[in-house]
Amino acid sequence: MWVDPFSLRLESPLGTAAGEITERRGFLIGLGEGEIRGVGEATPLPGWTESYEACRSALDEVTEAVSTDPISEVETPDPTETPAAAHGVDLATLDAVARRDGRPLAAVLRERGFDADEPISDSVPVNATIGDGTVEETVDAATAAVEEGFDWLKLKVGVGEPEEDLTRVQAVHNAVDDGVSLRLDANGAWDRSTARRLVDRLAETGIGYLEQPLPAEDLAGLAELRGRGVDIAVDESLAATSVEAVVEAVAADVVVIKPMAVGGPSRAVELAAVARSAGVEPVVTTTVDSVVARTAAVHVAAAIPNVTACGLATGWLLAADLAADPVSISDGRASLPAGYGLGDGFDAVRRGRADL
Ligand SMILES: O=C(O)CCC(=O)c1ccccc1C(=O)O
Ligand SMILES: [Mg+2]
Repeated sequence: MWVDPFSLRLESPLGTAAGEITERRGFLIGLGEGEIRGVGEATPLPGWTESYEACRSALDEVTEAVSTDPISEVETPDPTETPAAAHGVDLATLDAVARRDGRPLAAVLRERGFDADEPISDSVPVNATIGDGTVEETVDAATAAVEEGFDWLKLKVGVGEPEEDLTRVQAVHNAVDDGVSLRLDANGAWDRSTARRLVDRLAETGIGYLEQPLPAEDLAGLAELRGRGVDIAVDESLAATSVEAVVEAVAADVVVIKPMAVGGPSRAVELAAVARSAGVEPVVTTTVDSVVARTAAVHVAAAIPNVTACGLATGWLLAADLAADPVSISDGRASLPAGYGLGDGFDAVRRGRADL
């Protein structure tokens, strides 16, 4: 197994209530020999995953342990301690095995929790991701996204004053037509009383869902916000607690599953199945990753039958990437790439530094 560090700058910072994301640093991971090779990506994002250093140490340990049979012998790092490292190894293994068996990654993942007989769709619906900004910037970004064919928009909120957010949301609502749904993501910024007040105002406007209005640990507060006319989604709460705890606390209508944050594509699909069987709708998103992990997240979404719009249209946020993007985004949908494993188009990154 080889591990190669990379660093990619964002085209412009993504403003969130948890801070600005300006750069993504991570590791490409490769394993296999000859024709059977797989590639994975570990791109930690503190707040959702372990630190960069903890990720590197976890991957170093795996590299030291790997001996002769790289595909079956690789042990995945602990998905709760070092989810990004676990994601990288899980993905590289899945890609190699799926390619060996001549199957797309989505088909392999489907078996981790859903009915394998239902056909896998060749594309999944996606939302546009719009960072914090002024009212005018937000409306411009929203109308541009709608022109590109998106009918789900996710706006970051909770950075500025709540009243300003309401103005931004109302302005976007007025600027787009009725077929466009808005999602809002506060990244845990509000306290209970602010969130309660905003939910009541947002219920009048009508929005698709409000993501992480309260701090990650406040499952009781989230449960109280439900049923007031706005669906509640949790994201950070999954890393802070668990899907089971969220279900138990009836804290969410929707769970936002980030494969990078939950320890890999396999676990992401398993958790999606747990959520759906409890009546909580799973949504899959990236953590603003390179093309390798973004494509994996598209396969994860496609493994979930009739998945709702996912946060997978994040490639445009990066100023550069590790390979050409095999996923096309049009009419608000992300296409599944052709080929086996992650798909065609990754041959150069799969070869990497072939040091096995
Ligand atoms: O969901 C999306 O539209 C894209 C992903 C996204 O918003 C995100 C990206 C990186 C880190 C955190 C988040 C988030 O959902 O809070
Ligand atoms: Mg979020």
